[in-house]
Amino acid sequence: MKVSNVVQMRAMDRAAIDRYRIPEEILMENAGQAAFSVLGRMGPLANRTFVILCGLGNNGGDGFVVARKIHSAGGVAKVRILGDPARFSGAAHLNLEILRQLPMDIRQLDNSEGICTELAHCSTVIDAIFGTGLSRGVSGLHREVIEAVNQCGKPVLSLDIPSGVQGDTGQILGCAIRAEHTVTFGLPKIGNLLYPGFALGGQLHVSHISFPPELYRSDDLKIAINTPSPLPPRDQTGHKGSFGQALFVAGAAGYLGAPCFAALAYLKAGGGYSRLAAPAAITPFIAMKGSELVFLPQQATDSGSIALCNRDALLQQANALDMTILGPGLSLDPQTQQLVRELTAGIDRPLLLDGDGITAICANLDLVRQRQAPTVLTPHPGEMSRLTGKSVAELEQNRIEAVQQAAIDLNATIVLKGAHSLIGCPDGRVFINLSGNSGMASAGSGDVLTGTIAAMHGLGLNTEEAVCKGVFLHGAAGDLAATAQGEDGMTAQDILEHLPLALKHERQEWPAEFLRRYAGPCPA
Ligand SMILES: NC(=O)C1=CN([C@@H]2O[C@H](COP(=O)(O)OP(=O)(O)OC[C@H]3O[C@@H](n4cnc5c(N)ncnc54)[C@H](O)[C@@H]3O)[C@@H](O)[C@H]2O)[C@@H](O)CC1
Ligand SMILES: [K+]
Repeated sequence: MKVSNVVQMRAMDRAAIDRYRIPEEILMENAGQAAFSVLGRMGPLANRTFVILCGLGNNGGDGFVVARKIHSAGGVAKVRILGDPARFSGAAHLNLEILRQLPMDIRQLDNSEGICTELAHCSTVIDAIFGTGLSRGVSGLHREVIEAVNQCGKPVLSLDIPSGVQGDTGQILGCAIRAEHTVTFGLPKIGNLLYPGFALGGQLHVSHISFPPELYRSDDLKIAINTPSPLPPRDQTGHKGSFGQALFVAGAAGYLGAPCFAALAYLKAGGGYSRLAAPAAITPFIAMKGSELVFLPQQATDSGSIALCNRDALLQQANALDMTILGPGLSLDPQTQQLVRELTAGIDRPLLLDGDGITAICANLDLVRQRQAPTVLTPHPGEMSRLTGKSVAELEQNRIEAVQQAAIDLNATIVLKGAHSLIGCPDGRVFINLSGNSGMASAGSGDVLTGTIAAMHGLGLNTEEAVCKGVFLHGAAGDLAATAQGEDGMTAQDILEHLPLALKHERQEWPAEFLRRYAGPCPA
């Protein structure tokens, strides 16, 4: 499903009105109706009291429609307006005028006194304070009301987006509503899907409010939920080479886990032949855990990392295989870092750079820009900061924009890891991944990701599809591990062990609860 930013949503609203001649009143009616149908699923309506909190924009107007429908269904609607109602215009004004013809309790809130009592005596709160028009930090009366709602303990239905969440980033501007359900209109907004906004919205529903699908087909809509292509069927007569051959250049003295997890994940995710080039001194130890791997013992630097003198042999190997993974646990030894740069320039096959490999190429990003074959980068926020020259805090303010610009700039597919990892493509598309959980935020998890992505490539997906599929299945393996044993104490080993089951579900069927979650918003 495509995902919209605020400007695009406004343009689609405008196009629906101007090009398709759907009056604004109908769009608002559809929005209110969609929200009302979700409200009906939250509990009974007749003889129940609902507090509808309305801001001064069209989000408030949607709230008026919901209030009218509650009244019509036999419920009691208490409409509380945050600001001077004389400032409403257009469809919102019209809907307020309609409400005024009804025996309904409509009041302007001058202060937050009394709202706590009203909230305590209602059955559900409708949050129609701010939608996509939120333009500054929430303060004053708005803040007091939002805090009162969050403390009242009543179920909240947010219209479009929890008030206080910024539609383009998911960031909280001052403070924000915590909802049990959110009904978003047109398309989901970025802020509905990125943390912390995602977590505040509860169950997300979407209504297209009768927008024609032609509106969503625009190439300008570059953001989507990550729903990757199906896996190619396994060749029943295949040999190990039929399922891909990857080279992992990884490991250093003291970094035994990273190379092992990365190279083993390749096999656990369905890849055929996993070769690991690691310093000779550590290969016997890795082999104790990963005897299925093929080892290419490397000469070492004084610090125990892979020496530059291995370059030519590595280049020869890499250019004979499907994909090279360069980085897990390589160390920051200057000689090894130089090796990474020279390999990045010399490998003419798909290349995945991770961890210390990313740090190495930050010294000369042109090496990535100039590559002819596809490049994949899998930075965590710290590495992304090094790649882009922006602080982690700056990146957090707008992760989508950061990954989009970096992918275009570096002509690479970039996975910005984190809760709901983002995948940026060189053509500007960005995918928001919904699988995964907080248990995966532990050492070694990223190494497993590299092997999983490479395996998807080995199974026959092109590089970009392999990244989307690998990110999804890595998260899904973590979710299976969490289902089995909880999120606390999950290790990379647990993710690794659940990869085969994740692939099995992917090829056959996912249990319904997983499917629901991975599909994103459900229809309102
Ligand atoms: N045709 C359309 O445009 C449609 C819009 N719809 C609804 O309209 C919403 C967008 O409407 P608007 O653009 O009017 O915007 P909003 O209703 O989100 O809010 C805008 C109002 O809030 C004020 N405001 C913004 N930040 C504030 C802050 N921090 N403190 C105090 N006041 C603040 C603005 O000055 C303005 O008065 C959507 O989220 C959706 O709910 C739906 O009715 C469907 C159709
Ligand atoms: K809202």
